[in-house]
Amino acid sequence: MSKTVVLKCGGSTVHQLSESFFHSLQALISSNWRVLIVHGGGPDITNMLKALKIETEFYNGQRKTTEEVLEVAEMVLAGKINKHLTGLLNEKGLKSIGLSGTDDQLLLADFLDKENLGMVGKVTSVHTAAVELLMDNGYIPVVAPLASTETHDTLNVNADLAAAAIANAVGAEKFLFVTDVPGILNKEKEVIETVTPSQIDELIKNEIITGGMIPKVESAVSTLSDICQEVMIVSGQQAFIEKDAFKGTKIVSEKEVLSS
Ligand SMILES: Nc1ncnc2c1ncn2[C@@H]1O[C@H](COP(=O)(O)OP(=O)(O)O)[C@@H](O)[C@H]1O
Ligand SMILES: CC(=O)N[C@@H](CCC(=O)OP(=O)(O)O)C(=O)O
Repeated sequence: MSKTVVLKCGGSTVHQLSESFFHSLQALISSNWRVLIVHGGGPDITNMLKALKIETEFYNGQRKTTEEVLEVAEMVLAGKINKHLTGLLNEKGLKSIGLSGTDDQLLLADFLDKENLGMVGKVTSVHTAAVELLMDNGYIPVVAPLASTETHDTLNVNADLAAAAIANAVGAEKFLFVTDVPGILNKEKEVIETVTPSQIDELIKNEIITGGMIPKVESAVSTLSDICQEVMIVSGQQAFIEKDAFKGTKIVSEKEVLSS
């Protein structure tokens, strides 16, 4: 049976994906991996809100989402970014179908913190039937991070957290965060090759991992399991596979390091 890789493509990099990034994706498909992409789009949402003169702010790393903000977020995520990505993939000969997390209730969620965040979701379950069907038929599902509540409200979901929920639900053997840096950087700004959850805690404590990297590493750690033994942070601006090896920072469990 083929293995599954989930890629989370950050809003910081969706407009700068390089040719070599797509070659790496092609290499995965040629090696019989099933591929699923979840994308972000934070910077594009912020720009559109600014253009429309709608105020936007973050609370604990998540966007405060009023009805008005949600309308723009949905338009940008499920419209602009989702179609940009499927367009690029189709242009490279990679068959893809775009979906919102609300389609077929792929992502079901509850309000995360209605009082402080408004229409922001915490994923409670993932219905994988549609994406399984697509992957089994050779398509790359490309998912926008929106979710439905049981009562059919739409909620905005942080894309790192949406990707982690999907990676867990499809039993992905590999999970890659594609972003605008080549991996987690240390104090000297060099890429750290391998890191464990306890080392990540230290890096956060010492403020070496900050900002948008925090939800990524936290989602990465939450996904590590016996099935998904390796989560990586890689760059969208370069190849993430070179000579059959993945390039970036590997996040592995303490157990994995002890046994290697
Ligand atoms: N230790 C670190 N190593 C690399 N990047 C870091 C680190 N700490 C914080 N960052 C920041 O995290 C950013 C990536 O997160 P973010 O901008 O949210 O990306 P995305 O849109 O891909 O989710 C990097 O551009 C960098 O500024
Ligand atoms: C609730 C929340 O914060 N949602 C995010 C969804 C997009 C996202 O996460 O995009 P990146 O991956 O580019 O950051 C937002 O509105 O920006």
